[in-house]
Amino acid sequence: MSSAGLNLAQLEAVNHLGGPCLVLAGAGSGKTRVITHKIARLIQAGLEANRIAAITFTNKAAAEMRERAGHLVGRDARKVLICTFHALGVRLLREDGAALGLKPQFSILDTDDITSLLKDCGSTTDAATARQWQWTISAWKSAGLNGAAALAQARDEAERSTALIMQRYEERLVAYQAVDFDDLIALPLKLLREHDAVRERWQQKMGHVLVDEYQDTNATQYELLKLLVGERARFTAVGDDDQSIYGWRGATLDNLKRLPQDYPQLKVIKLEQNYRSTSAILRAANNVIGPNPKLFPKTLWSELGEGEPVRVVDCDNEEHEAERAVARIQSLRANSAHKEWRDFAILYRANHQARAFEQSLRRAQIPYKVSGGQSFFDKAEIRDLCAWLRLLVNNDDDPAFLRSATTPKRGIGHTTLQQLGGFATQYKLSLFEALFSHSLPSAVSNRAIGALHEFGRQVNELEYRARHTVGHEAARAFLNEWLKDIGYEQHLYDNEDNEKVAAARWTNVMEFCDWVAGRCGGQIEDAAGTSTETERKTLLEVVQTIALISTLSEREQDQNVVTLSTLHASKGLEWPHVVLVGVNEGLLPFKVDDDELPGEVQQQRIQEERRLMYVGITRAQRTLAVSWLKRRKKGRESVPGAASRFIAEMALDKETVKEDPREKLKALRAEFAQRAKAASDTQKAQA
Ligand SMILES: Nc1ncnc2c1ncn2[C@@H]1O[C@H](COP(=O)(O)OP(=O)(O)OP(=O)(O)O)[C@@H](O)[C@H]1O
Ligand SMILES: [Mg+2]
Repeated sequence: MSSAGLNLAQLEAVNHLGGPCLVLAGAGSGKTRVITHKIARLIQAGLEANRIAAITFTNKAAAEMRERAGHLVGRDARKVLICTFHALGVRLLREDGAALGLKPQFSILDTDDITSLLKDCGSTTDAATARQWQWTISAWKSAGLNGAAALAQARDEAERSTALIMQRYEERLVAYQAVDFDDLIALPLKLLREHDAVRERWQQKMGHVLVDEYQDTNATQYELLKLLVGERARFTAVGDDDQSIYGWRGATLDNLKRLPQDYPQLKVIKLEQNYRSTSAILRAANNVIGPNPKLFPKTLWSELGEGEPVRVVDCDNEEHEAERAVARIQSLRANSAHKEWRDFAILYRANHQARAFEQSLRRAQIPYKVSGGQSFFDKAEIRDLCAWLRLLVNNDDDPAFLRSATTPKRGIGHTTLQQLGGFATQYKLSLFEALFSHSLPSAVSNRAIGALHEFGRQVNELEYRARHTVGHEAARAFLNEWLKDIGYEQHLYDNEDNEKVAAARWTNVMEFCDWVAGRCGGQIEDAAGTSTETERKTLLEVVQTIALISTLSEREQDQNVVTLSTLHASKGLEWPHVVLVGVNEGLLPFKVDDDELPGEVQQQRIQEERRLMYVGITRAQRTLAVSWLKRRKKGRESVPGAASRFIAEMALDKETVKEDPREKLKALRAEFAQRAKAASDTQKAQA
């Protein structure tokens, strides 16, 4: 390994091998790089690769680190245990869970499994209630409480009854030999606490433990780490208190404060040079994080030059914002050194915000992926409809055939499809072609043949009509009729015991149909009532492009594509060009001015939102645009929107931010100053 590409402070951290080390530094200062280089250094110093563990925050981060470590040390990197806290928990339990009565092949429940199990334990059919319990139980578990302990400290009837449900839930898990996500930390902790031999063996094995994104660990993870490293305390933690954004999941900055107390020999190293962003971007970040209380003071600087000012963009509504973001990406791609789609990211506060951007990107035929949440086009109901549409365009699309022939159910069963499939393979036909053959195997019952023929007839008819449907109104009517024909709404309600969920799915379906129909052109009226004539296309033509894109983006996963991501999921990553969207009061910061909450809680929330904004800004390497909505959707309504206070703060010094016309920014600053004054007046009055 060479020491190339590390500054002195980084080298110091990498070379501190004998005892505990904490690297505390701002965004983009090379903390993650310290971890990968330290893995290499440890191996070079003679530590066996399989005695090194590096803990990351997400599986994706783990994969990336494995790759980087691979470049530095070659094949040995594969033996290093690089994983998330949860995956480490799985490892501990698979190897030593027997001490807790757990079989090595225990199963891990996902969120849906847990909801239905809790419904059972609490004798309810309401998924929302069950999810509420799940949330509470999870919070208790992260705080280190089991059902009995939660019961003992319950403050009211509601907590008592949830604690009782939790106890029942725990019994079931034991009976099923299953664990939930929180158990993957809590049980290994119990294991190491209560079983001396197991603990000693693991402490012996762990030559060095490295932890990235340390600021987001919670109390149980802290304990687990402590037991794992033991007295020798050979570990390296890296983190940034300004990027702690998982307070709502129990992460606590106390872990940062406890470290020097629990380990007096702790070596603390600060990094101040940022290698990621231009000075303009860094200043914007520093301005935003400025008002937060400081755990450890630090100043970030960069040698990458001033760069472009941060661009503030005001938008009429969500669609307008999406159009502008896409236009910006296209023009930057044409005019900057960064020509790859992967150089761009659009970041937002909440998953549901992705939708407008997905639609605009599709329209512009730009490949993208949605990380940290489900893509609108990946939702089951939208995939169902796309399967139908794909089949209209291409009758030989067998996967589309299988999905649409059985969704909704229409008397075509698994056996029938298997027989049809066997026949089709034998004669080299597509399923759709096979369906009309006169020599179908005799094993296929007459009733099944009837159902198959009816399905084929329907597809043919739909295809014929789609070919002749032109303009958005006709297309919309066609789509409505089609959904009715196949009984899709009923299908949603039949397959979902929670009506609200079914209704939400149906809303998605309607939105999808509006979108498809809108592509067919004609007289289109915008929100302001102005109508324009756009080019008319047949529904089939439109569906052809949509079908193409949906298969395209499936193949392009994780490749050269624009990233759409929540701010939470963007942690640790970087892109040359970032557009931060929906930077509105009420979105970012998310509803913090809840008068029913005590002032102190509101303060904490706004501080966490501020850190989230800081994380977002510091993802950008070369350019950053921040957009906000003058009107935004709230439920079904459109309400006036206000720019986030963070925009005004970012613009504290004039060079950092650019907006046209400049007047708007002045007004924004004045408004912000007024709001800040009003807030401090109220505080004084309360005091
Ligand atoms: N000494 C260095 N010389 C050159 N480039 C560096 C150096 N240290 C880090 N970098 C580069 O700077 C960028 C940011 O580094 P890294 O991702 O490790 O920062 P970080 O502190 O982990 O950031 P975050 O807080 O966002 O997780 C990366 O592209 C990395 O390769
Ligand atoms: Mg990092």
